[in-house]
Amino acid sequence: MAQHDICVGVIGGSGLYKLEGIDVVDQVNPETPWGLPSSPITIGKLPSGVHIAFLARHGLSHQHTPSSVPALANISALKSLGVRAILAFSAVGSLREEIAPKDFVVPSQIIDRTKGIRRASFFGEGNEKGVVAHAGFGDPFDETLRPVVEDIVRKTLAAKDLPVKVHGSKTVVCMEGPAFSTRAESNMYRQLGGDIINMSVLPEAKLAREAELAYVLIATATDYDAWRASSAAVNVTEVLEALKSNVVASQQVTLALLDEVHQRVKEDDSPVVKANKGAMQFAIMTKPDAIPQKAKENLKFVFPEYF
Ligand SMILES: CSC[C@H]1O[C@H](OP(=O)(O)O)[C@H](O)[C@@H]1O
Ligand SMILES: Nc1ncnc2[nH]cnc12
Repeated sequence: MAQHDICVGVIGGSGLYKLEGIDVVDQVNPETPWGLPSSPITIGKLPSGVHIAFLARHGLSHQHTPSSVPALANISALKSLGVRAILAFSAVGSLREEIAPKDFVVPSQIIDRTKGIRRASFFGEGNEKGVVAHAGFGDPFDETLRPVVEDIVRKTLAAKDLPVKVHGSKTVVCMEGPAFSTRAESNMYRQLGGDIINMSVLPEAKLAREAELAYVLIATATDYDAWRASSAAVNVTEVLEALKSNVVASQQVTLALLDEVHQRVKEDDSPVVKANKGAMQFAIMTKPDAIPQKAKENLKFVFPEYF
């Protein structure tokens, strides 16, 4: 299989450790300059013959906390397989009455509450210390693919008569876990403009942007977090029960997305690929001759065009 045959990578979140209804054709575990990915990467074949790559964000036994997910390894490993677009799945709390547990949300904005705690760049730390780059992140999700994904999710659920709503253009708060929010924090996030909350969209989305990959989050609301005075605050049992009762909807949505997104990114001159390729070309500030050899070698893994 030529590498460019695998165009779409899926990152499974809580409760999504493998993809159903897909033939497993291979399993790979690429060593990256930032270590191994969270789980071996499964190469799957869809009924249409399209190949995709899947990895479990928290590991196959859910052993990585949201803060210790090896996100640099995950994103760079997916890119090394030829992936051009990442569909990332996540269980989220709802900060709004109208977003009910089991609803799907395809957010358009992020509020970062993990800043300074998790490594969020391929540049400036580790062996890459002293190499400076500033990626554009005003629109943190891929603006070409995001509406397409929202539309596919909406149509799939309607066609299968699944009684679940879809919400687009929402803001996800990414909080530092592992404990859930206090009621006061939950209310503060509502006042800040947050609509949903998770612990995982960052640094994934920032690293995907640096790696010039299209990235879209498909969130399943599992609870009302802690802001509703009359309800108990969220706990893990509630999250898992909501995910379990949404399994059929999630599987249908995933299968529908994979084929269609593959078609949108398989050609070099597709709008999604063109919008991402070259995005970092002018973002790297450090003079090439000031970059140490080791940093160049590492960065070459994810940016073969620039180093
Ligand atoms: C299991 S509740 C908290 C946990 O669930 C979400 O994980 P993911 O985004 O990988 O589905 C949330 O971000 C937290 O990590
Ligand atoms: N309420 C919540 N807060 C943070 N992450 C979550 N994942 C699912 N529900 C969540």
